[in-house]
Amino acid sequence: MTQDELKQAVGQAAVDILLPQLEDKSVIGVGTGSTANFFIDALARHKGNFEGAVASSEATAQRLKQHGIPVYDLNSVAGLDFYVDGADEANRHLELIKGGGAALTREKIVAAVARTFICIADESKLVTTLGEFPLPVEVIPMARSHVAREIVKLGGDPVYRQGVVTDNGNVILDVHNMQIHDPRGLEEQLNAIVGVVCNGLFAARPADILLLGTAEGVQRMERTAH
Ligand SMILES: O=C(CO)[C@H](O)[C@H](O)COP(=O)(O)O
Repeated sequence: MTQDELKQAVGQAAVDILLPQLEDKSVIGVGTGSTANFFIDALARHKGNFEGAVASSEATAQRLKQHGIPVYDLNSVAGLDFYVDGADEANRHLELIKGGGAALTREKIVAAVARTFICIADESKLVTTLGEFPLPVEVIPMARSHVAREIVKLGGDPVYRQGVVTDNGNVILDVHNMQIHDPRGLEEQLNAIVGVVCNGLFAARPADILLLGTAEGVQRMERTAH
C-alpha cells in the first residue's frame, strides 16, 4: 500500500469510530494536513448525520466548506466530543510532535477542548523517541532571535522556517537534533520562553486513541497512564 492509501485507511477508520456516536447536534474538531484531509473527505459522505465542525486552520475550514460542512467558531460551541488530527511523530505513550503544517497552536487549542483526541497516522510516524522530526515552535516575530538563543541553551538547533507565516501571524522555528526523552518537561520549558506562542509537543495533552495505518491493516492503540 502507498503512504496515501494508509492515510486514507486511517481517515476512514476514524469516521467508522465516530459514526455510531454522532448526533444531529454533534460538532467535530478537525485537524490539518494530508491525513486530516482524507478524514474530511470520508466524513463528508455523512454530513447529514452531524451539525458541523471546528477547524484547526484556515486550510481545513476551506476544505470543510467545499464539502458543504458548516464550520463553527470554537467560541460558539459548548464543547467537542471528538478531535481528529494527524501527527508528524507519535510514541507509544501517544505523545506527539505536530506542526509540520504550521497549524500547531490552533490544533493544540482544539485538542484541549475535545473530550477524545483521535490521532490518525501512517506507520512511518511511530517512533521510539520523539525528536527525529524537527520540533516546530510558533514564535512572535519580534522574539525570533531571543527564542532561538534560548532553544540553543536547551540543546536544540533552531532553524527559521523561511516564508511561513502562521494563521495567527507568527513565525515558526523548527528545532533539530533533539532526542526528546522527557516530552512533557520539554513542552513546559519551551512554553516558559518569553515570545513562544506554542510548541508542537503534545505531551500534556496527548492523543487518547492512535489509529496507525499499516500494511496489515489499521492498528488501534489507546493511551495508558505512565
Ligand atoms: O501537525 C500537523 C499540521 O500542523 C499535521 O497533523 C502533521 O504535519 C501531519 O501532516 P500529514 O498528515 O500531512 O502527514
